[in-house]
Amino acid sequence: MNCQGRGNVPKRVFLFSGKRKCGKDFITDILVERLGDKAVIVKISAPIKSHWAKEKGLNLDDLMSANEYKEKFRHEMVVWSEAVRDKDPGYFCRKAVTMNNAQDKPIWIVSDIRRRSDIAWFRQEYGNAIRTIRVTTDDEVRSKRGFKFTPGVDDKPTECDLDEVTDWDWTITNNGDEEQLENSILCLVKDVECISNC
Ligand SMILES: Nc1ncnc2c1ncn2[C@@H]1O[C@H](COP(=O)(O)OP(=O)(O)OP(=O)(O)O)[C@@H](O)[C@H]1O
Repeated sequence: MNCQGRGNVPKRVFLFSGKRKCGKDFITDILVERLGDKAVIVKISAPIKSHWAKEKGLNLDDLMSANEYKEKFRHEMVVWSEAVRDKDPGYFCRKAVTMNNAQDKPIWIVSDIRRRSDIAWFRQEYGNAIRTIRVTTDDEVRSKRGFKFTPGVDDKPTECDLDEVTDWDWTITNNGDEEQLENSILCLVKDVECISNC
């Protein structure tokens, strides 16, 4: 199978978004495993956290993982990254693509889209390859997964900018129903099979 685009342009770019603890990492980890070698996860937070880890002498793996450690620094990181984004909306998107060596793979899974400007940047760069996915999870379930409303984080644009967007290509409900999630993941796998076979 050859589904690499010309000049290392990706064939498909899945843009995942959703509120904190909705399960973006959980779902994108499953998807990348299903898709195998041809897919790569791109995290916009990676260049932000890498910069922050160096700056503060922190452990990058801990900062990237889904544990409480990252919550301690979230607010400060948000403030700094927003200032950078204001000057250059595509800055972290570009860095994230190169940092993850995404150019080598035809299918990209961006696991942490937070801003309309992130979506606009990917659309501008990769046009028809873009598909947007919103993960929705009930507040009660998110709380059980560790979500606690944090003023200054959860009421700011990094967490709310996409709340008003409705024209997602797919919406995935992730309240813990395994069969429902499996069906959603299958849709995305089939989409990739379809473009790969074209
Ligand atoms: N369908 C599911 N079944 C079981 N556990 C789940 C499911 N979805 C998510 N989780 C668990 O809930 C927690 C939060 O999920 P995850 O880290 O993927 O959320 P997130 O949206 O990436 O969060 P954040 O925005 O804070 O990075 C994790 O411990 C994850 O394993």
